[in-house]
Amino acid sequence: MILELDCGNSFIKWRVINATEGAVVAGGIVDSDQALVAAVATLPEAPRRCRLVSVRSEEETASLSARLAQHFALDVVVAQPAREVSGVRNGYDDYQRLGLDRWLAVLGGFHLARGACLVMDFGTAAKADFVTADGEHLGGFICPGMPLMRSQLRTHTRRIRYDDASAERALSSLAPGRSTVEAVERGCVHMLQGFVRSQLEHAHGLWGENFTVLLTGGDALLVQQAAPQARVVPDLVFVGLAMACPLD
Ligand SMILES: Nc1ncnc2c1ncn2[C@@H]1O[C@H](COP(=O)(O)OP(=O)(O)OP(=O)(O)O)[C@@H](O)[C@H]1O
Ligand SMILES: CC(C)(CO)[C@@H](O)C(=O)NCCC(=O)O
Ligand SMILES: [K+]
Repeated sequence: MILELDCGNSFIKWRVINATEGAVVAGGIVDSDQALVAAVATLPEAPRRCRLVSVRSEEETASLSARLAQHFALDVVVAQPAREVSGVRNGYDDYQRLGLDRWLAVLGGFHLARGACLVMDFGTAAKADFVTADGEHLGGFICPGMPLMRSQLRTHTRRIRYDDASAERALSSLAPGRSTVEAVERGCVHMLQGFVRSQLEHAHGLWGENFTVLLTGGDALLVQQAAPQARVVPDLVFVGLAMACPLD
């Protein structure tokens, strides 16, 4: 059994795969290192190895690795920046500065698309990355995702206040809002969908019709209607993680 972790800015996505077939046997989302340890401790069979990607600080990542090694005697492999992996060339001027979650989504995206692709990830931040048919990463864009947009509005205004349950209900439609919660939640979704459409336009300009669109991240489904041709791949970062950190 292999434990795989995607340590984002807000959540840790985890899953356990069978070392031989790669079948997913367990998984979840947690909001702290402790919650992760608790979740892994309840598994019927302890994983032997672990690979992870983190966009957190070196210290936070090292402390999580140490905790896992201590509790479960796991060998932890941490994804590292690279200039090139599996025929994909990192497009940043300084390849070490490209967020590793983006890099792995790019690797996974190119592997699945087998050609030019636009990879978009909707988490705490929203990201778009472009890869040509011959594996050249052209770079990409970063902007606030749904959680950051809504919290900026809530934090910097006096009269925008609502709870999570009403936020969820507000997203049953994208019509003009008739309450604060609807106006804000739907407004932010329109921002993200506008982002998606402009990335699609950019990709059309580069490649005409010859490209694949991949969507991932916790909020991918909120933008799906803006990219009806897109393939939604919730575990895209894990696809890239296996490529960047092969175990034996
Ligand atoms: N089961 C879930 N648990 C937590 N968040 C979820 C879940 N399903 C959807 N979401 C949404 O996903 C978003 C977080 O996405 P994700 O987990 O991809 O972010 P992250 O990895 O922390 O951020 P980033 O990738 O930008 O570092 C939140 O807006 C949240 O509402
Ligand atoms: C943009 C985020 C925060 C998204 O998780 C992450 O990919 C990151 O920390 N990137 C480093 C900056 C960059 O990619 O240019
Ligand atoms: K992420």
